[in-house]
Amino acid sequence: MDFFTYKNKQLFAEDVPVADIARAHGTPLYIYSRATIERHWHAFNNAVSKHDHLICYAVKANSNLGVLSVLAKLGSGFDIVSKGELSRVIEAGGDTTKVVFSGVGKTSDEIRFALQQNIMCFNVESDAELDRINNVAGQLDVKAPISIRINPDVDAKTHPYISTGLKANKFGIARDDALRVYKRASAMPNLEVKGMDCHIGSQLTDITPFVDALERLLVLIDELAEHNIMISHLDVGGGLGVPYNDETPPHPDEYAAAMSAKMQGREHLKLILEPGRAIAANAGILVTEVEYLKQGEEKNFAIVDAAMNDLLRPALYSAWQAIIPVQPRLDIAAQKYDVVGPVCETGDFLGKDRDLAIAPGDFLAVRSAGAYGFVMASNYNSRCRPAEIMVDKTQTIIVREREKLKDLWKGEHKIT
Ligand SMILES: Cc1ncc(COP(=O)(O)O)c(C=O)c1O
Ligand SMILES: N[C@@H](CCCC[NH3+])C(=O)O
Repeated sequence: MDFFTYKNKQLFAEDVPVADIARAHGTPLYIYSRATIERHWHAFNNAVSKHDHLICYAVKANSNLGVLSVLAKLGSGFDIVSKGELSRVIEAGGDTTKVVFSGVGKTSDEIRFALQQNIMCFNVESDAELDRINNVAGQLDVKAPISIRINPDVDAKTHPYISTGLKANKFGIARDDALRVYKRASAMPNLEVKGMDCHIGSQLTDITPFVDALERLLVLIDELAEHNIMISHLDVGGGLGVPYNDETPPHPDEYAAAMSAKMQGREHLKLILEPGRAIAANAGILVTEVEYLKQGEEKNFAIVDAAMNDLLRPALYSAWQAIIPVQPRLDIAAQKYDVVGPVCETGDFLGKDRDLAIAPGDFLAVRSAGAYGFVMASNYNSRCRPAEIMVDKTQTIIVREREKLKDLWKGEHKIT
């Protein structure tokens, strides 16, 4: 079931016409559907329900307090990569004892803060980080719960910028080095070895790389056991893809079934999942207004009021996201347009060669914009970042106000 559908010839977000929201709050505008976020979270939670498990939503995908609070109410855990993300989880009412802390560059200050907040586990990515966590935990006279992020060296077959599980990537510890690192960690006085972790990349549409990675991790877990290093949880990361266009990623049930099949006889291991995109992407749209139509020599351009600073994915990864009319027209013939923003960059486009029947003043919706959308927005070209709205059935809630001009220079100082 889709909560962004056409009813009476216009696009709705749950039970509210998107055009009404756009008129009330202006554009560009992010709109999220609470029911979709909840449905996606439950899809993961149900898929692994026969395991002792925890869904740790990857906050980086969409860290708006509205989104985090909806998930916190469901009892979700969270995967964070910074003090800022942890602070958002706390602010949103999330349970810090269900937080895993990923990322290659944790500072001492971030580690201290996370220990004080009693997080569940640090996913450690290097020898040097182990030393640092052990030191900071020693200063606080506590034991830090850790798991080691293994780089399984599998090809996630996704965009090279979002592939993380190859030898050439900066993430995790090589399989061949894992035993040595686990032994070191076990011998450190202020660490408690809890688990094993991996995350091989994002927007994976095939199950094979997940299963390959899991098999490699299970071999390592057995090897650790032979050395009396016992772990209690296995964190398989996130990465499950979503349909942007004609991709057919596995459903969480299919993904979980393939993983469970490999985990037979290992019921003592708690399974942790870190989905981000699969929960948030298709729970959001970016609404934009057509400003001008321009006939170029080779192309037609629909110049809209959203730009690469609002939604970076098309410019950064050549990502394709559907662009659909909010109130489809029958009175105009469709033409092919490059949908571009006002930013002074040739790479500033939201979509290329799209068939659209549009006129200036029309609203368009960029679909699948709930993940890696607003979180990657910037103020480039001194553009205020968009507002964000959560729709809950017939209700629209402003979960982030549109930035105001004075926000653009907040904290800056003139020279007098
Ligand atoms: C460590 C880690 N966990 C989870 C995620 C979430 O990934 P996705 O949004 O593809 O599910 C990411 C981002 O790719 C990540 O780096
Ligand atoms: N920002 C990326 C995903 C990065 C995943 C982070 N580990 C995207 O939009 O697809």
